[in-house]
Amino acid sequence: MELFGLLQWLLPGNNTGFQPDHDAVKGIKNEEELMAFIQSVLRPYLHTISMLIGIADANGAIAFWWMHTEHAFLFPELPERVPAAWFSNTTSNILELNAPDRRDAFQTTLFKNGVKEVLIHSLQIQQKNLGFLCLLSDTKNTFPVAVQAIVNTSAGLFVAACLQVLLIQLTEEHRQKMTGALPLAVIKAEMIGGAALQPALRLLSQVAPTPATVLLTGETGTGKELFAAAIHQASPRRRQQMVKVNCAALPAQLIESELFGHEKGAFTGALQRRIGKFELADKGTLFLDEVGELPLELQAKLLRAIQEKEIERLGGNETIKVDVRIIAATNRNLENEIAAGRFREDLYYRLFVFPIKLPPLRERLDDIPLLLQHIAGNAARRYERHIKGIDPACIPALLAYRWPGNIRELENLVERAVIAATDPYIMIVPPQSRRVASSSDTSPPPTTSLADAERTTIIQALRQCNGKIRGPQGAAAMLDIKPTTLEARMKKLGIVKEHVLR
Ligand SMILES: Nc1ncnc2c1ncn2[C@@H]1O[C@H](COP(=O)(O)OP(=O)(O)OP(=O)(O)O)[C@@H](O)[C@H]1O
Repeated sequence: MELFGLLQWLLPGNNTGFQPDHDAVKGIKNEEELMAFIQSVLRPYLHTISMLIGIADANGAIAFWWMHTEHAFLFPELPERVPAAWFSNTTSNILELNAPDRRDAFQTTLFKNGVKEVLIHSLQIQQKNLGFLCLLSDTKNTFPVAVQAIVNTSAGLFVAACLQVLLIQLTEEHRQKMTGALPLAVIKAEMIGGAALQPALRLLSQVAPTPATVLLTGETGTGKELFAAAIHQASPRRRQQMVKVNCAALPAQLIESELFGHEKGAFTGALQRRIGKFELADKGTLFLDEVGELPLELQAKLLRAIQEKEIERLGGNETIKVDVRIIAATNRNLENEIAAGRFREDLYYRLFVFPIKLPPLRERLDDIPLLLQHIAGNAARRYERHIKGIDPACIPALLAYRWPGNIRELENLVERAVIAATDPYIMIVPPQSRRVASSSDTSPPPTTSLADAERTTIIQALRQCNGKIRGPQGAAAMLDIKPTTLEARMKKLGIVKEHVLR
């Protein structure tokens, strides 16, 4: 069913201020897009936006918390219930937080996380409570009359947007209950990924529930295997196995037997029948890692197996039907491989049904601090080390490094630092030879092209200024160039503001 049609049916009156055919609301499909929509309404009035939305029943029992924060608020735990006071206002209401409140766990959590002021607005549909929106600030007097007025006038739209997301989430939850797939939100929560990874995560959400073949591309260590596992976990095949074959690890004959199995006596040393990975993955997923390395003679057999959905064991003459979802990954440019005669074009098009490209770490610099925390936390647990955090002094060098090994290289450095740590705040130093020159560094930048460096700098500035180009808070002022020059450079480098901010 068209969800927005259902919303129109649910909300026939206009007493919520709800505008049924508002295009911006209509396009919202998930929590991130909901938050982006609310930000777009508030951005002209607020420079830094942090908000919490509680979707709750009439007794204050919370069904969902949705959060977006541009302050340092973390909120590791939010309460399961809030007092009725959080719903009571039909206009926006400002609350100053001066001390923990023993009767209100929510207020206490906010206060303990550094929140000093909250703007609260209840979210209501025809006088019935859906929940509430809180805008949060770490200082007082943040929400002038203009902010209160825009929240009051936009509340109806916010309600419609929340309902849209709620219906999609509930439909998804129902589907997952029926199929046993894990909720995408759970899977995504285990991946660190800011704006640059969002397009790939969106594609993951779209393709996971379908049986479509997926081709994951990206440099080594960018998370292709992690994505493959996430797609499998979020798919109806989750209860069966995801079987992995590394196409680069074995010589041609062994891979053939690895993929398709063999009968006893099929070749010297084949002492008994062996089931191949295609058969093992029946009803599940087959992950073909490094598919670009597969020898040409095997590519035709793989193509046939994918096309016909049947295989033959080596040395056998029985045709075996298999129902396998294929996820392939490569760090090679397969178009170049086709041009060089090393990869079959027909197999390429069989695999290129739903491509997802994973960005290298040097295009995801915003993710580095969170990745460091995540990896150091895991390593500290694994090696039983008492680590409090990462020394902030080492962050600039980590951001300037080009990361040829991507997240895997970052992981190795962090793990080594955790093992060798003598201080509760660990120092992580990238290999000297690959560091990009800083102002105090006279060695030439080794592998960054000028265009790459310029692109990264512009993208970072645009993100820091929330896409603003002109004015004292704009990216042009930050980079100390004219706005027209910045626009010209962006055009030349193919940087689209909206893509960078996504
Ligand atoms: N978004 C992420 N959040 C947290 N950890 C990540 C993320 N992406 C990758 N990693 C971690 O980085 C390491 C490398 O990831 P993975 O093995 O999936 O990369 P890959 O692209 O398959 O590499 P290769 O091409 O070399 O096989 C893994 O330990 C993985 O858990």
